[in-house]
Amino acid sequence: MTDESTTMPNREPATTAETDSAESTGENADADADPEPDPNAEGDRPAVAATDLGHAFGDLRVLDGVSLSVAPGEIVALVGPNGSGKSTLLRFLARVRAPDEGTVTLSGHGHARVGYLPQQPGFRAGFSAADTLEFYAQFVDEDVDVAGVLERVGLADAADRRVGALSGGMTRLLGLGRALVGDPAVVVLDEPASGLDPGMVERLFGIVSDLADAGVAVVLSSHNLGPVERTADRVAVLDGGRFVADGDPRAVVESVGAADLQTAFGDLVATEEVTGR
Ligand SMILES: Nc1ncnc2c1ncn2[C@@H]1O[C@H](COP(=O)(O)OP(=O)(O)OP(=O)(O)O)[C@@H](O)[C@H]1O
Repeated sequence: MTDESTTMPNREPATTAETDSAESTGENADADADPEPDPNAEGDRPAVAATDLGHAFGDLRVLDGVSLSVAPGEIVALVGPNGSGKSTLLRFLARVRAPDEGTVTLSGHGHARVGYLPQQPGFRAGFSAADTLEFYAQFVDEDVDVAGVLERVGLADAADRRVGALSGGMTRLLGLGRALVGDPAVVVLDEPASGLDPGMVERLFGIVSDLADAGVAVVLSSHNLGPVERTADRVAVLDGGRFVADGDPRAVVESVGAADLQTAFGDLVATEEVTGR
C-alpha cells in the first residue's frame, strides 16, 4: 500500500501549510539560498514554488534540478512519458513528502492550503461519498457545502453510494471533491482525467478553468493532451529528470514546428535519451 491509499492523503499537507509562507525543505537543501519575501511584491508571489528539486529512488535519479512556479489563477500542466517523474514532482508540490534536494514554498494570504488528488485515490470502504467528504470537512475551518462539492464534480446522484461501489472514474471524481474541500489556494491533481468518459473529461477541465478563474493555482498531470492544450496556461514537459520544454502550449508546439501538442510531445520526448524507465 502506498501513502496515496490512506484515508487522509491530502489533509496532512493542507494543515501543515496554513501559514503565510510554508516551506518544505529537502535534507540537502540550502534554506539560506531562498530570498527574503518582498512584502511589496506579495501580489506577484507564486502560490507555490519549487526550486532545484532533486530526487532519487535508489540508483534511479528521477528529478534533477527541477524548478517550477505556479501563480495564483494559473493552470500548469505537467506532461511527460510514463515514469518521467510527474507523480513524484506533484507529491513534492503537495507536500505529502519531501525531496532529497531543493525546496517547495507556499505563499498565501492567510490560508495557503493545498488540495491534492493522488494518482490512485483511496477511501475507507463502507462509507458513502457524502459521508466521506463530511469526514474531510472536519479538518478545515470553513463550512463545507458537501452537496455542492458533489454536484460540482458530477457525483450528486451518487451521494449516498458507498465508496466501494463507485466506479474507477467516480472514485477519481470523489478524490477531486476531496481536494476541493476547504477551498485551497493551490490544487495539485495527478492525472485527474484518467479513467473519465469524454463528457467527464470536459467537465473536469471545466472545473479546472473555474478554479483558476477564482484565483486558485492549479498544477496537474495529464496524458489528455487535447484538453491540456486548450485549457492550460503553461505546459511543462518532463523527461529524463528535467523539463525539456516549459511555456504557453502554443509556444511549446511552435518551438518544434508541430501542429499540435500531441505531435510536439512526440518530437520533444523522442529526442531525449531516457534511462531507467
Ligand atoms: N516509491 C518509489 N520507489 C521506487 N521507485 C519509485 C517510487 N516511486 C516512483 N518510482 C520510480 O520513479 C520513476 C518516476 O515515477 P512517477 O510515478 O513519478 O512517474 P510518472 O511520470 O508519474 O509516471 P506515469 O505517467 O506512469 O504515472 C519511475 O521509474 C518509478 O518506477
